[in-house]
Amino acid sequence: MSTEAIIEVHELHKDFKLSVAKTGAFSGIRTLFSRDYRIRQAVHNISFSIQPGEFIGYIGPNGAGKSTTIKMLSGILHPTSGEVRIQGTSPGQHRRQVAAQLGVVFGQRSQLWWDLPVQDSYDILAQMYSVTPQQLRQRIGTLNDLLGLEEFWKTPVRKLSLGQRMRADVAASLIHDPDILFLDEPTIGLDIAAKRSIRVLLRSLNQEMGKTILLTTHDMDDIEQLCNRVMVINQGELTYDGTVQQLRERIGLPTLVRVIFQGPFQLPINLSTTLLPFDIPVKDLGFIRILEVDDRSVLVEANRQEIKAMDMLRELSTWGEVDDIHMNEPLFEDIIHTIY
Ligand SMILES: Nc1ncnc2c1ncn2[C@@H]1O[C@H](COP(=O)(O)OP(=O)(O)OP(=O)(O)O)[C@@H](O)[C@H]1O
Repeated sequence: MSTEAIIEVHELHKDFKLSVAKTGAFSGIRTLFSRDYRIRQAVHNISFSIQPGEFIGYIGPNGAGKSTTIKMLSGILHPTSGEVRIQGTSPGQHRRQVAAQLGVVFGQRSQLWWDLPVQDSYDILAQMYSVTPQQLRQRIGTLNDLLGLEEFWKTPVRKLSLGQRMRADVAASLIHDPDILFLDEPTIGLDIAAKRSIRVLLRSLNQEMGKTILLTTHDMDDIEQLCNRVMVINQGELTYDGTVQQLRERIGLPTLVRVIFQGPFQLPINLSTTLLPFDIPVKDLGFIRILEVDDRSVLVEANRQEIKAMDMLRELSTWGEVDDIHMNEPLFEDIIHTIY
């Protein structure tokens, strides 16, 4: 394993043993004495390493194994086999030591005390992590600048809006100043404005405070806007590990282009004898697919990894005088759906 990595995972595997109810006469009595088990493989031999300062999206469909991985990384669950090292230490063997390096936020579950004012929760957390009152004051000051904690400082957690609660929870995960943050769905259920402010916050935690962040989310805008690397897990297996851009290129969904012509235009096909869609070869690069034609415009699609915008424009302008062009890049959401 390399020495620079802040998180290292080597052939990590987790099976859950599920007891299966027996059927038939006397099954209840028999279950008391013997059980049938079924093995559910939640995470299958995954390996990766994360460098300090990375901001990584960990994505996959429901039940893919994301939470199970995060629980093994934070020492809550023991792997069936394989190895995890957080700053060189095994979370399974030294859970407290590793917990001091980790901040964890679960969007669906608060770690704050429901009936206490936010401020009191931070005091309790500070004691749990042996943070001195002076350190706490200084950290809260910095976090207040980033998160606007004063707004709900004295409010019991149960009375916070979801956006406020998420800010309060992110601040709670940072009270002990960990180097690493695991965020599980931190924007779930938030409106557009609250999502934006959480994203601004997460970006500055990563870029200004140097936190290494592993983000689990179903919101592909989170990934596109925040992460420089994405790991995809599906049915327990790591199916992709690379940049968002490389993933776009690998999947290669087409870009849709509507071309509006100034006047009459001449397609390189005869529409009365040709069925659409129809592919027009462009040099040796690939093809432009004609999807729809009306009296002023044509809707085409092309793979931008094969045909650059200039080549496309050059071809389209041989059909007529181009007035305007609208390009729709494939949505990251659609790209992800093709690999789930
Ligand atoms: N404690 C458990 N006992 C048995 N099976 C479990 C347990 N925890 C998770 N699983 C199973 O392991 C698999 C992976 O679950 P996990 O919660 O890690 O998925 P996930 O990717 O986090 O899903 P989601 O996006 O829905 O949160 C699923 O099939 C799940 O049912």
